[in-house]
Amino acid sequence: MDEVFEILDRQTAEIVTEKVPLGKASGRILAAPVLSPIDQPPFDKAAMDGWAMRADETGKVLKIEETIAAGEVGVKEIEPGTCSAIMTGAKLPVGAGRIIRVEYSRRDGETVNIDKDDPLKNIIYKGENMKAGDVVLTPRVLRPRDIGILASMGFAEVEVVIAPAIGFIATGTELKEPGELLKDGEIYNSNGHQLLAQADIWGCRTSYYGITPDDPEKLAETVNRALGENTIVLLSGGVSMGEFDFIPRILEEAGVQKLFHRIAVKPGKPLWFGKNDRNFVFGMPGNPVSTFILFEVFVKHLIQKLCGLAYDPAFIRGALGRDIRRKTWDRTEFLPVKWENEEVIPISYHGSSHLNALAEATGLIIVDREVKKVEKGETVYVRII
Ligand SMILES: Nc1nc2c(c(=O)[nH]1)N[C@H]1C(S)=C(S)[C@@H](COP(=O)(O)OP(=O)(O)OC[C@H]3O[C@@H](n4cnc5c(N)ncnc54)[C@H](O)[C@@H]3O)O[C@H]1N2
Ligand code: MOO
Repeated sequence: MDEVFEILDRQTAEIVTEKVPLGKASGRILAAPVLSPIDQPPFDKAAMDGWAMRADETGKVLKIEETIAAGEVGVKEIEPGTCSAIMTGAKLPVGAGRIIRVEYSRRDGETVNIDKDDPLKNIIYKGENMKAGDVVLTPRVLRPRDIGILASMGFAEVEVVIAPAIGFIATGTELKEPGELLKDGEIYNSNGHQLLAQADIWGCRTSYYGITPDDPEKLAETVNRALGENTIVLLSGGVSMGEFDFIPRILEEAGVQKLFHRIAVKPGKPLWFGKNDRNFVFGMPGNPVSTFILFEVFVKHLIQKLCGLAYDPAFIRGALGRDIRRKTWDRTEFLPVKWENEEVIPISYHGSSHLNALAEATGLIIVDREVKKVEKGETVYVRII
């Protein structure tokens, strides 16, 4: 598996960016570090509704000079024995050094009685959260909180990477689209819809080329069209040892140079990967759990690499809740698991056609090659899906 990542990490493509409004930026890949143009907050401001007074004020009855709402600037300087009513978010008036919250006082006309001292100053100082020139965001997949941070700095637009266009071809004479009637021996094309949904990330433009039967001429025609219209082309089916598994030959005839075929990974062993001067092509096995996992692990890795990011999936550590015994151990295996009573429970899973096993999965654990068993109680790392 490490060799597969090494090959993917060697791939590059020109990084193209675009400016998008903040409302379209969530989930997109930030193109470059963002520096704050302003101090945050831009002025010393009130953290509580209350009375702004001098830092050294000791009086218990203070004269109220004015009321300062958020957005307003007070005009009266705070002198000993005086204060101004101030609202949360308002700029601190000149001379003020602390704020007593309103519930610690009683107002009496033009004066206020301070009943209780406030141990906090209740001021957020200029630049306390970030300073102009600070690097606030580094390139990443933008999350809703990052959109808020960009807005707080005053950016209405942001520069994001245009993720590679992805095309998908389903192959297999036995496939029917969902909504159609199945004849004996046929199954639904789940890969097409699943992979397009997976690819609909980071702003990837996706194209669907439908189901191409196991007919070399028709396949070659669709492959050539998809190569012309996308950066990454995904195919499913026809990469194993069967009499109709001619995808590798068709890809090589279309000028796609094989970089590897067959990997020691379960599920997904027959994976084929190659490139030409503008395309990257994954010939994936037909089994739907294989396509799901191969996309999560390898295709996402390549997409982020081509976008200038290191793919960094989230893992959570936990204790295994049940023993795992393996009948074969010649491949690194991804197993679906769920959280139950603070333990990691392997989901009953019958192999790479058992797609619905993923319905209750929180993540995948990785069992390395040569490992024959993992005992209940052992620490495992769950890759969140
Ligand atoms: N003699 C051998 N046979 C097989 C081997 C092997 O090493 N030697 N490898 C097995 C493994 S592992 C896998 S995985 C499969 C992969 O085979 P293919 O890539 O050639 O895929 P197909 O045979 O076309 O399909 C496998 C399976 O998946 C179903 N399928 C295909 N497309 C879709 C789709 N779009 N949506 C849902 N399901 C799909 C297809 O009907 C088959 O049931 O080969 C083993 N055989
Ligand atoms: O390698 Mo295959 O994807 O296990 O069934």
